[in-house]
Amino acid sequence: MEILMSNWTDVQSLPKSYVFPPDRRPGENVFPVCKNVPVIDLEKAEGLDRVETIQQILNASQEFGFFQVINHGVSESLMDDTMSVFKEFYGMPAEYKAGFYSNDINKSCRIYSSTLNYNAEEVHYWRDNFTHRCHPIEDHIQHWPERPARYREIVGIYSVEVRKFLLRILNLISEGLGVEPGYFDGDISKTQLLSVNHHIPCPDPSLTLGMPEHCDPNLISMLQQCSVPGLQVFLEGKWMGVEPLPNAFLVIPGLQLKVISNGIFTSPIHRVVTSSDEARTTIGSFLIPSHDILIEPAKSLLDAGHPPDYKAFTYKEFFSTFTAKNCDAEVALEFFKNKPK
Ligand SMILES: O=C(O)CCC(=O)C(=O)O
Ligand SMILES: [Fe+2]
Repeated sequence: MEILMSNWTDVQSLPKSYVFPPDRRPGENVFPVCKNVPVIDLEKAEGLDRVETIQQILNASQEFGFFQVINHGVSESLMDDTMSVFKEFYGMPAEYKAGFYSNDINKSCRIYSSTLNYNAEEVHYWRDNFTHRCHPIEDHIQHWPERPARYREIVGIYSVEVRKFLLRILNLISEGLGVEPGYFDGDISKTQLLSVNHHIPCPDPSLTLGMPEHCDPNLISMLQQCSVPGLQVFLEGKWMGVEPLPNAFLVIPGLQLKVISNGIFTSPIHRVVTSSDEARTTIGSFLIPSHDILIEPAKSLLDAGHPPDYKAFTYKEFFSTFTAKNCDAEVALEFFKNKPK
């Protein structure tokens, strides 16, 4: 069978290799929608409401682990153009996409299906993923697709704008935490990865998943969702749907922020369920520390009453533990946790 589902046509029933065992299926459940996802109005951070906005971000990150952002500075037309370019890319002929197919994480621009472990996994996840590095653009753009014709131009502008947005959020976080200004600039947020999920309509969403449950291993992630829901977070012991808010960005703090904030931030567990009605495409952007950078709880957050919850580690050490642990970021982080005395 053709591996990339974006090349499939006329899918009538769920192939067996996508059917999860009963204990891992989402089932026929109608999942509650998370109604009170915090919405941050970023424009307010530039005016008299700055302190309050920062507090909202911190509260959201502590209580929920994530938040939506409106008035984030990236224009609706750029968001729409970028979404169209990715939908067009997924609709390109199979032979063209085959040129990007790879399960090698060292390949800077690649498309694959399910997870990087496609060949060994027992059950596949219902998704294709296209991913590439974005920063600095001149180091990576030559690896990006040349078709659709507008790809490099539009995705180039989008990547720069998204980076600015995420650095703005990180600056507000550093102000809120009381760590030194500029803490998140430079090598700690240098690597920028774009990750575009695509799920075709699924004949039976009760039997399969679009993405495994996971925490993001990054410093920080953001998601531009399309209008088709699918993202769920695990809150207070149950899965809840996160409905797309038009023109908003969803921000998900990654596990590295949990470490740096010494556990003030939580990194939410989330997964993706599929939809039978329409295809779903989401654009994720991640900021990730450079490999040799040291990650540790920020010194200014520590004192006798607040000892470090984690040992210092390089991102490279974290990442190799992460891949060795089957890309389970939470399990990987356990290795760097200080045990209570
Ligand atoms: O596509 C989505 O809704 C979620 C994506 C995600 O969680 C991820 O890429 O880490
Ligand atoms: Fe994620």
